[in-house]
Amino acid sequence: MALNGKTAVVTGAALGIGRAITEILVKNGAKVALLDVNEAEAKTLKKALDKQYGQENTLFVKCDVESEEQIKAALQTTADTFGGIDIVCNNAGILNEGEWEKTVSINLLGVIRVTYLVLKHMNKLSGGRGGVVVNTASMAGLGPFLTCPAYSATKHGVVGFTRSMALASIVSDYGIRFNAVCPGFVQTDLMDNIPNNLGQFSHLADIEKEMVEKMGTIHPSVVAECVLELVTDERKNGDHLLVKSNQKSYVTFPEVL
Ligand SMILES: NC(=O)c1ccc[n+]([C@@H]2O[C@H](COP(=O)([O-])OP(=O)(O)OC[C@H]3O[C@@H](n4cnc5c(N)ncnc54)[C@H](O)[C@@H]3O)[C@@H](O)[C@H]2O)c1
Ligand SMILES: CCCCC[C@H](O)/C=C/C=C\C=C\C=C\[C@@H](O)[C@@H](O)CCCC(=O)O
Repeated sequence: MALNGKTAVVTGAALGIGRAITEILVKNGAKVALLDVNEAEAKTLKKALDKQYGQENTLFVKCDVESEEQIKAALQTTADTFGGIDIVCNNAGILNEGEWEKTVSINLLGVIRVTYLVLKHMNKLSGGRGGVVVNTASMAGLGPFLTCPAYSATKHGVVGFTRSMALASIVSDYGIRFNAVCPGFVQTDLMDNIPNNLGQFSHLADIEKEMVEKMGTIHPSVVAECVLELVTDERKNGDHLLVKSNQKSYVTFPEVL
């Protein structure tokens, strides 16, 4: 999929991985709607992108993925502004074991909310152009993550949801591909804030540090390059790209049926 003339929606676009995804998509010719709750940072990013690529190529819509109404409005504004939606990057997420229900609501339910609401815009059966959805899961969605059980559960859910939507889309002939990127430790605010967000598992903070030291960290731009691969390679559907310490590999899952 060439990105020129394509429209992308990125949730959690203002900072970290979402910012890197937004930048690489705009750089490669897409028009991008930045959805985030952090208005100040999102506007700062848009200003920088406007200067480099022109203001007509991006749109900021304040949107909390916990709110169905805000998602509906943001998707409609995007479609009205750019003429449709071809790419969705469900990236918004938090890690807070002390507020685990909010973590579930954003990381898992937010991905489901946006996906289900964007179908009417993208689904070929309802006049859409088809396209691709790339969800930001995590390495913690592929195996146990003892310091953050609830967070890990949300990412396992995103993996299962992505794999299921990929198959549902094929059978339903939606014309939409569904993939996920599964990063290890990435240098973002989410990582920086981890010591304050382990809740009842704060006694495991040292184990967390050992995992990071052992596994190493990656720059958000490395994750964005993986997302670009999942967006542009039209052979990818139901694929999960694991990226850690600058190594990347496609995950194979056990056959269960
Ligand atoms: N940093 C890592 O090590 C790492 C690794 C694997 C996966 N991830 C995942 O990557 C995604 C991005 O995380 P990050 O590390 O870039 O974090 P980050 O905190 O740097 O950025 C998260 C962005 O999401 C936005 N956001 C938070 N809640 C929101 C909501 N309810 N609605 C809309 N926007 C919201 C924030 O304002 C922020 O701009 C998350 O889903 C996270 O779980 C992160
Ligand atoms: C310290 C900040 C937390 C960041 C959360 C973010 O999502 C990153 C998670 C990074 C690592 C998770 C590691 C989990 C490791 C084990 O579950 C392992 O079994 C995963 C196996 C995946 C694989 O190598 O195939």
